[in-house]
Amino acid sequence: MDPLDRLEATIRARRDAAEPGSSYVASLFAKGRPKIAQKVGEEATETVIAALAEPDKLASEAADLVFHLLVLLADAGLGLDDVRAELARREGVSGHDEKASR
Ligand SMILES: N=c1c2ncn([C@@H]3O[C@H](COP(=O)(O)OP(=O)(O)OP(=O)(O)O)[C@@H](O)[C@H]3O)c2ncn1[C@@H]1O[C@H](COP(=O)(O)O)[C@@H](O)[C@H]1O
Repeated sequence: MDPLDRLEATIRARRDAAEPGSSYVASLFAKGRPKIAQKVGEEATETVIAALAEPDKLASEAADLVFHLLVLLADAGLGLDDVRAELARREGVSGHDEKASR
């Protein structure tokens, strides 16, 4: 299994069973979607800062962002398959063409 798929499975298992005291993921779910969304925003900002000022930290910050995004998706009952389906739907459609058709 791909590491991202394994991580998603772990996140869903924590959501459905784990205790906040023993699991960071469970503690995020316990705090609720606004807190999870806030973490995604913070990690996105840290990713941007790394890209511009500390590129050696970019992969690590991007991993934090993807991890928290997976938690947010799971909280909303969504997952990587939903993102894959959306990206597949867009495949081959230029961003310029899509914007012009709006
Ligand atoms: N990939 C990750 C991962 N990436 C980052 N983090 C945690 O994300 C947190 C982010 O740190 P911050 O300082 O931004 O946040 P904070 O200060 O703790 O939180 P706030 O004060 O902002 O609320 C840290 O505690 C990191 O350890 C992660 N925690 C867990 N995972 C994966 O999730 C699995 C399940 O984790 P648990 O639920 O903790 O068992 C782990 O085995 C890992 O595979």
